[in-house]
Amino acid sequence: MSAPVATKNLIEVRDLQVHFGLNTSFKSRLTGRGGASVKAVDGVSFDLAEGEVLGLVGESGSGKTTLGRALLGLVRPTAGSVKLRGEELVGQPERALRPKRRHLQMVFQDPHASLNPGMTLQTALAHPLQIHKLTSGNAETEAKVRETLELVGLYPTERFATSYPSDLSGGQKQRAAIARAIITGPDLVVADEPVSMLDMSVRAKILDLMIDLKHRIGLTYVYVTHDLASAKFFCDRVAIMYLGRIVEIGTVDEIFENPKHPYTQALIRAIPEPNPDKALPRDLPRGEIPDAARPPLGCAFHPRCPKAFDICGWESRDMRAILEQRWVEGGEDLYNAERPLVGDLEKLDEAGHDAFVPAGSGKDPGALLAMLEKIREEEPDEPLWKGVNAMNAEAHGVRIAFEPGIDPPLYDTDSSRAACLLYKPE
Ligand SMILES: Nc1ncnc2c1ncn2[C@@H]1O[C@H](COP(=O)(O)OP(=O)(O)OP(=O)(O)O)[C@@H](O)[C@H]1O
Repeated sequence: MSAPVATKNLIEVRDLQVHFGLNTSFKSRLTGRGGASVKAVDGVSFDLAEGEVLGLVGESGSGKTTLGRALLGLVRPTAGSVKLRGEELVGQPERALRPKRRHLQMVFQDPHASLNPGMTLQTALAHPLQIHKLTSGNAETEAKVRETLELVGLYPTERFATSYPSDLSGGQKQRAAIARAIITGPDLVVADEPVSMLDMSVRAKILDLMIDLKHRIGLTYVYVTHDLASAKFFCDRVAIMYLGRIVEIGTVDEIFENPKHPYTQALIRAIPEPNPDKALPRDLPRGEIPDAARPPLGCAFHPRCPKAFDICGWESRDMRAILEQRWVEGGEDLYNAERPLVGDLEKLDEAGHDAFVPAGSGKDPGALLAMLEKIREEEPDEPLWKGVNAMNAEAHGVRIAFEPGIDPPLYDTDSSRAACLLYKPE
């Protein structure tokens, strides 16, 4: 789908941050390790034109839902700006946000949980009209409910108006949830995985309905999903998220035809997986997403990146990951030969551009250095070695000095914008 001709921005987001404080123990506060937070959204900026559909795509925990909720004022941002038609929403008291809520609606993943089982659709849909005082009198409310049921394809409307959620199929429930979201005449709808709990057979129908509604009643969508294939079908533009940041943003054509960020490339390679929830990058050097409370230095993706190079942010923790991976893959003999030369691996967990690899008890740091040099020779393609400036034996271990890393902003490429140092201008 090609991008619509942009008219004007409905939403402007600048450097938005949502940090959640972690419950830290008294002891951890005493030892100076308290006050940790998860940077669920960590400096996100984008514009959304009227009538546009923007996909937020990324693995679990990348911050998609928190960003979507922050746009609607359902989560209080820590810092930054969200403007709706030029009007600042961040920092407004609830009293000022309330009248704006009818313009900002959300559709959730689980239609069953989002509908009250004890209410008929007539009652459930009338509720927001009454709260926002959008109709005068029962007859007008009832007519508006019927009109909306018709819009979402729930007809005969007389029958559906008196139905309870338990009378409906999954697809019909999601239609009812969409009806409730659109009945107040919103401008922006954040749809959070709206089809992922539905049968395959009805997913496309619900997305078709949402596209149809966009044209008929002028909606703008933010579509939150794990599933790049559905984003390709539904969106005009896509923002790929990783650990609270947008790492690439572009039109659907740019993202799918010419992905720039190594993370986007890995996500796209994973698309043929029939179960979209499992369609996550499998072919990366290291699989796991890092802890969002302790993001990697430099580019947050560098520990998993097959294309990482010297300035990507190598640090002490990466050395531990590489040693452990080598021993897991290399088998027992390799482990038995190499592991005793190294002391407590937890000492490598502190973030920092210098790594100090302690020698094993009674072991010679020179032997440890020789082992690390041997690993470097055997694994020349391991990107970490590109970032090693020096390795020297000291009294109790080996000190490794890494090239200082750079935390990349979104750079212009010849198509999309990508937060990757491969595109850093000279
Ligand atoms: N209320 C909260 N308190 C503390 N941490 C939170 C809270 N909500 C989200 N997080 C954390 O923020 C990060 C982003 O979560 P979020 O749900 O926004 O990601 P997501 O990409 O939508 O993931 P999923 O696809 O699994 O829903 C995660 O590390 C999550 O654990």
